[in-house]
Amino acid sequence: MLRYVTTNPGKVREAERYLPDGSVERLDFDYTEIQADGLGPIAARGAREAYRHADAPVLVDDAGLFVEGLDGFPGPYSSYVEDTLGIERVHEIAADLDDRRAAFRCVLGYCDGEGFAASPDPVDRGDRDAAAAAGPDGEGDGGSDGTDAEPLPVKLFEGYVPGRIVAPRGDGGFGYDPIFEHDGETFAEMDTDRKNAVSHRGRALAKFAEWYADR
Ligand SMILES: O=c1[nH]c(=O)c2ncn([C@@H]3O[C@H](COP(=O)(O)OP(=O)(O)OP(=O)(O)O)[C@@H](O)[C@H]3O)c2[nH]1
Repeated sequence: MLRYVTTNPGKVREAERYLPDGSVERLDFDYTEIQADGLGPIAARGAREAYRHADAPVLVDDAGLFVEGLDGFPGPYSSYVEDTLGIERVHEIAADLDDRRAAFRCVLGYCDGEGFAASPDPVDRGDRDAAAAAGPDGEGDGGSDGTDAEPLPVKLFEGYVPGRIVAPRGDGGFGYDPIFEHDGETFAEMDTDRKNAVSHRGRALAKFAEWYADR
């Protein structure tokens, strides 16, 4: 059984559509989110911590909203900004920008305590290099956390979706969904199937599900 590690049930509702019935359950574990410029190192470190906690295969999901006109802010700090400013304020700030383009990114980190055929020689690169280890398509072994006596390999999968920040519309989804518009609709206006088909998480999950089935 795969553990999808998150405190956010909305993420698991999306993930269940990609994985075989009964193959995944939510692990409500609040892993340490390190401060980092990118999502890869956060997901990699989280996956190692969650694997040690669960002693079972885990998938950690780190996601964020990157606003072009704010140089990618809030990015890895999206959760904190949602809790402090709130999404209405994020929209107000973006409304003053010339460039309201934005993207959602999601990085999934998988760890089962073993190595992977695609990355036979995971070396201790330290977390700063884990994003680079993810490679251009977001896949990689995630580097190490720099503190482990024996670094645990982590496999990373990234998904990305472009859009723009708009005034809140719709009541579906979660988080920033009401202010993120893609192809004329906000994510909160889409049903789960439609959001999954285009979303950052859906794209990362599709890559993961294909690799997981063949590994
Ligand atoms: O509108 C959204 N649609 C999405 O599809 C989505 N995915 C993530 N987020 C938001 O990005 C932040 C980082 O989240 P995050 O990866 O740190 O997760 P989280 O704090 O919600 O739970 P956990 O998985 O860490 O336990 C949080 O503010 C989430 O609400 C989304 N917002």
